[in-house]
Amino acid sequence: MARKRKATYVGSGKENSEPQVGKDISKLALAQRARRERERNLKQSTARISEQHLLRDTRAQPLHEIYIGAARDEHCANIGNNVHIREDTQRANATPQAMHKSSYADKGKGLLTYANEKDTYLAQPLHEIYIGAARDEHCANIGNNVHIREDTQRANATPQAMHKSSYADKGKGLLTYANEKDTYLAQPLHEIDIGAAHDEHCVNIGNNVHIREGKDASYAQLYIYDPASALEVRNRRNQQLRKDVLQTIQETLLQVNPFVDKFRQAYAILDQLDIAEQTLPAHLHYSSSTDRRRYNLPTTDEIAVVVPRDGTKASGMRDIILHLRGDNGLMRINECHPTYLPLHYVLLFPHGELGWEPEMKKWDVKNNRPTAVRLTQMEYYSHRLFERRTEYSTILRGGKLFQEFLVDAWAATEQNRLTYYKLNQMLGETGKSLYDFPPMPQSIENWSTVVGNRLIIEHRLLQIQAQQVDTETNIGRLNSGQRSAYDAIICSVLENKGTTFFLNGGAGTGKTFLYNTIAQKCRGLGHIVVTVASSGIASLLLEGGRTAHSTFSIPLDVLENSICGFTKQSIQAELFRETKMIIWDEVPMQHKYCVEAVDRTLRDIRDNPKPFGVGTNPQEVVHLPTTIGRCQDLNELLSTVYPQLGVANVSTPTFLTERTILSARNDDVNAINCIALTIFPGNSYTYLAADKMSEDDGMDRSITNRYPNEYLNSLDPTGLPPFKLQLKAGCPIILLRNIAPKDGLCEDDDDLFGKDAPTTLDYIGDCSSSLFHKSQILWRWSFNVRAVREKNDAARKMLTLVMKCQ
Ligand SMILES: Nc1ncnc2c1ncn2[C@@H]1O[C@H](COP(=O)(O)OP(=O)(O)OP(=O)(O)O)[C@@H](O)[C@H]1O
Repeated sequence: MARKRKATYVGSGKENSEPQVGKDISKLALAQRARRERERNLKQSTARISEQHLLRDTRAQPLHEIYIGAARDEHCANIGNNVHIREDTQRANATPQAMHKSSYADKGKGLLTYANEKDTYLAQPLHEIYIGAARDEHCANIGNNVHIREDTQRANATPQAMHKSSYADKGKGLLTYANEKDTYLAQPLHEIDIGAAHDEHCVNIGNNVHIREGKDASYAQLYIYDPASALEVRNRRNQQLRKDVLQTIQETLLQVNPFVDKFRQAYAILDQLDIAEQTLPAHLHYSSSTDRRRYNLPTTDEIAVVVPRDGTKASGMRDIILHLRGDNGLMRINECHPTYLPLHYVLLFPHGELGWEPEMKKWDVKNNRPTAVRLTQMEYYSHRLFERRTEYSTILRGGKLFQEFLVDAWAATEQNRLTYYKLNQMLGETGKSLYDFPPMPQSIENWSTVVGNRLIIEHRLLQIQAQQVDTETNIGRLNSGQRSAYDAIICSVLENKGTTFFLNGGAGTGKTFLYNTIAQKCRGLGHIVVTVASSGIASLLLEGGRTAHSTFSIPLDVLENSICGFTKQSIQAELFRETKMIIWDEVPMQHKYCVEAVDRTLRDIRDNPKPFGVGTNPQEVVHLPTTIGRCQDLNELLSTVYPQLGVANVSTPTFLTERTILSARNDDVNAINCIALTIFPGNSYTYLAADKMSEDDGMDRSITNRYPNEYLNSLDPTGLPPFKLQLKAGCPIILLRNIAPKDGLCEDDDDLFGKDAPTTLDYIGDCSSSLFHKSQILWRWSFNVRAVREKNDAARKMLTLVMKCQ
């Protein structure tokens, strides 16, 4: 709360009884005194109109507070002295009604005639609004000046008075001003910044509180001027308007509009700070929890709160922030801000009645208390537009301004509705919806029926982007390997072949570049291309890329028979039915169950039993030979694939390399090789590996002795052949690794490949067409090659054999 010791009362009836404290507030006191003088004069000249039905209207206003911040604490302390609570008995008589009456009675033309013109003051916002920013360190420790009062006096001020004044006194209706461009009334009351980076609810009032040197005052600046000067400026800028009408409007607004007072007061306070070059945030604070029926807006001399912080942080409340200086451009105020309506349509809400905000609740008339049901924006505007005999509606008498109000109300409501759906959509991408947040209002409409499938719409946007990119240039940059892959894939896509490609290549060889080029090309042709990757980082490199788990809703605990987490009727299913191509980067990193789950789901939703549910060109279908049949056992399989394998002159290298038996598991390969070797002609030779622990110099033998050879022989490491290898002369082998490349492929051909030597093998043909599985051929060697070479002749021989075979 304000410190009593320094409180300065400048409100009516008390200003003379309390001492003025502190010379740095003298400007403010003088300004306030001058204003009260004007109010008193106006009161005497204005008819007193007290209409009880308007009392209800004005009392329904919520509390408005102003927070004015300062860059340093000492400034904040001074601001605190200027906070006042008083009974405002003077403002009550100054009403928009008086202004209207004056116009009617004295000018002979109705107010509404002004509405027929373009670019009128009435059709323009009272101020403009833009975005500012502030820092937390500003405004520290200012905040002990919160005041709330019951304002029972304002009720007498009515918009009718303003209307009547305009009609009666001015001979011309107020609305004729609408004819003019660039009128005073076309200027907003002030400029407001919206703190975009911080909080959409924060609205900063811009840097026009201070008048720049060499420039005419505008916006709020006119209200911090001396009224006579302000009137001159307005008249000069809007010479087509009648000065007496301008004066009536100005005087009335000065009396009844709470925002005028706030900006003038803010100006006075900021002026005292004498730190004009700094950005000083202050914000007009609105608390949605305040009971509107109990508290009114603070009146002329009140500044409810001097901000204890800069107000740029979201606090679930809606703020307006003042800046002393700033380079912010003009922007629109958020329509959800409760001050939007009174600041934009000043004459429709001359008392600064707050507009709609999301926390508004319906009123329980019977029990005279708010209900838990939210008041929608549409309901609020419907209520406002409804004609009531007991109320004087400034809105319905607004002429063209009324029309603008209607359009604005519709646009704001529609925009909010779209924002609501957008929020729901964003939640949908994370697998949630507004239904997961019960306090949020729930959607009653089916968004998909309104705008269509949002996933497909996203892809349409990607198509538009792709059409704007020079795809042909990228295609021209493809190297030969990329180009051949590109041609094959694009050909398959365009001809609806439904081929599954597996693109392999080393790191940085341009796979992602190729994917993006292909995606661009297809999207440019109007096709939907779904790009996914196994990892989030890889997905970022793909245009329009997402993770496979997110796109296909693959279960986290994927099992052998898992399916993806969307139904046949879902928007994902609709997207995949429309999809022309799926690019899945880093697919080997994914568990095979993931790929199988996607395959299974796509077959289901596309009603196509082909892999991934892709329709296949009939010519591309591989027809199995009709003679193919099931073998009863392995012997039958071998005799079918390798007839007469045991006949020496039949099992030639050509015969063996022309056929093969494929198997997925090494165990099966070993079993097939064992049986085939027994059938194969010739003597069988067994080679044992010389497994031994490393015995480097200096190594403790007690450690190596812990691993006997029997244990090493029982090991079956991946990528190494078994301990025991059986071969026959003439059987095919494949060379996998040369562990002595400087010795070449074979060091001792005669020794190794001589037909009669028990430790030699014939080298047969092509590695790629081997009867034997590669793991059978790459023999294991000693764990200590040096030791084997030097100390064990037999092992050395076998090791050499392996080396020669590689
Ligand atoms: N044909 C090309 N013309 C121009 N730049 C290319 C071409 N191919 C690849 N690049 C560039 O080379 C770099 C590596 O390519 P890219 O990222 O596509 O390789 P990658 O095979 O996907 O790599 P990784 O296996 O690490 O994912 C990128 O900067 C890419 O733009």
